[in-house]
Amino acid sequence: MTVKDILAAIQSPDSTSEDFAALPLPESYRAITVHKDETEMFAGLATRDKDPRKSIHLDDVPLPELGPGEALVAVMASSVNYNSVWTSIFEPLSTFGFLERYGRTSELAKRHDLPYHIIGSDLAGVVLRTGPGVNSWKPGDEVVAHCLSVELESSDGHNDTMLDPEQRIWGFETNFGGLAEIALVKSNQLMPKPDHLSWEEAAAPGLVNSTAYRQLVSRNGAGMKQGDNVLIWGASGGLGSYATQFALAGGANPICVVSSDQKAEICRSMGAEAIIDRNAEGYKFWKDENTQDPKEWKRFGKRIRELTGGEDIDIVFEHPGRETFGASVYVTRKGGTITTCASTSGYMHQYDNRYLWMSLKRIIGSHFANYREAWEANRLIAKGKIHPTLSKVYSLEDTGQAAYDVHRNLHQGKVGVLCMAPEEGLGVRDHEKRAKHIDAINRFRNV
Ligand SMILES: C/C=C/C(=O)SCCNC(=O)CCNC(=O)[C@H](O)C(C)(C)COP(=O)(O)OP(=O)(O)OC[C@H]1O[C@@H](n2cnc3c(N)ncnc32)[C@H](O)[C@@H]1OP(=O)(O)O
Ligand SMILES: NC(=O)C1=CN([C@@H]2O[C@H](COP(=O)(O)OP(=O)(O)OC[C@H]3O[C@@H](n4cnc5c(N)ncnc54)[C@H](OP(=O)(O)O)[C@@H]3O)[C@@H](O)[C@H]2O)C=CC1
Repeated sequence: MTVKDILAAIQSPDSTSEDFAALPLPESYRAITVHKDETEMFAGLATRDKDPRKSIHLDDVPLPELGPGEALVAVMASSVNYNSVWTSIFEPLSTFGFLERYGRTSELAKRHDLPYHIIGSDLAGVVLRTGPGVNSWKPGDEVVAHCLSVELESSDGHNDTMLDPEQRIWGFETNFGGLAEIALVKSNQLMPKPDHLSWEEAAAPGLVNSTAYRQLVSRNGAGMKQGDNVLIWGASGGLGSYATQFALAGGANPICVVSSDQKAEICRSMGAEAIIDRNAEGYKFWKDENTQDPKEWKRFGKRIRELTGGEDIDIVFEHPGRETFGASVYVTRKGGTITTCASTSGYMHQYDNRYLWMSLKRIIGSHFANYREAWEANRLIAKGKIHPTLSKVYSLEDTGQAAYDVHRNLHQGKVGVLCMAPEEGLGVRDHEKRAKHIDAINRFRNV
């Protein structure tokens, strides 16, 4: 049995769940990996010069054993997330440390501690097998998977699954990720595939859409409300393209920061009106490596006031980190919120705390999304209220180039990867719903 036979079953309209259950599984499959013996390959290089094309491999790997509560999924498509960029440049840490730590927790978790790491935290595909104790999903189900892996043995995570002490991001802190022909997930990661989308479109939103949902909309994040002025860094990027949609759909007023005309145009076409081109306007928040320039924060704040009719920011959607954080704290209004989920430009932030405490602002840390938030975020995609922001699609062989594009900020929105899917555009089940939203679905394509 080979991956080709699985693909044939997926492509046949007559395949039943019993057919999928009866398909023998292959002994090995193709997967995107990084190698443990290469973690030092970029030692001494600047972050920018670490090239994912050199560290990312396409290997044949053995099929992992299926455990209780788990599912093996035939992956039709996946997408590149920035966490795979971090993995491929071994920053801020090598992810093999995460796999070793996970491997020490149980006999079953030992499977994850391997000399190769199969990466990727998104997928759209078809369930092949489920482990003992899985009743809600069966072979043949068309699914997407969110990337929250939790054990839930501690009460700490019982109210908000992100607070589980054994919380991990699948395909980053666990093995057997989505950039592969077959992936291993916990069955609680599975959600119905939005039926009006192709495989690659369905695989694009997962991680970033769920993260933006918690960070901006959920009460666990900023709890955005109608009329809020929301400053969105990287508004046409992975996270930002969903944050912008949430702001618009929720009656808020996004102030979109981008770095080119083309990106400004995409934001405009989503419906945003207030747009700042940080490149054209030349903000320099840092005078040198250690000193920020409050005059530049003020210039940025004045620009925001021009765009809002004199109002300041209720919520900052932060992720660039060190480079922007001082400005983000400054431009937030009294009582406003800075919500952060990342530090792409550096994690040692500096800001003037007087502007935080004297103006009663709050900084909220946010990370991915709990089970329920991920489900709610996927539901919005399925209902056609929020749309994928897929720009370009690569083959599995070219994943290194795809990760390079994201690392170098050469992309827009999300970059997709075809895994088992032989071409783009397959997997659409509800053509009527698709036709209704086709312009929005294609907004980021080939820009
Ligand atoms: C969904 C997508 C998301 C993204 O894309 S996010 C972006 C990518 N992700 C990242 O860049 C994050 C990568 N991860 C990390 O950099 C590290 O992962 C962390 C900095 C988050 C954590 O560092 P670590 O060293 O892994 O863990 P420790 O919690 O510092 O534990 C080390 C030891 O320190 C002890 N410890 C923890 N807190 C305390 C405390 N408050 N007082 C005293 N000790 C403490 C622990 O127990 C443990 O100890 P023991 O080594 O013996 O097990
Ligand atoms: N904690 C979590 O759960 C999650 C964290 N992340 C993290 O968030 C970060 C962003 O992810 P994602 O949105 O997918 O990445 P993308 O690269 O797709 O988008 C980020 C955008 O941010 C802007 N940007 C980058 N650097 C700077 C800078 N120095 N100053 C201002 N703007 C900047 C760029 O837009 P432009 O050039 O147009 O301004 C870029 O397009 C990554 O570090 C990622 O690891 C992502 C998802 C989940």
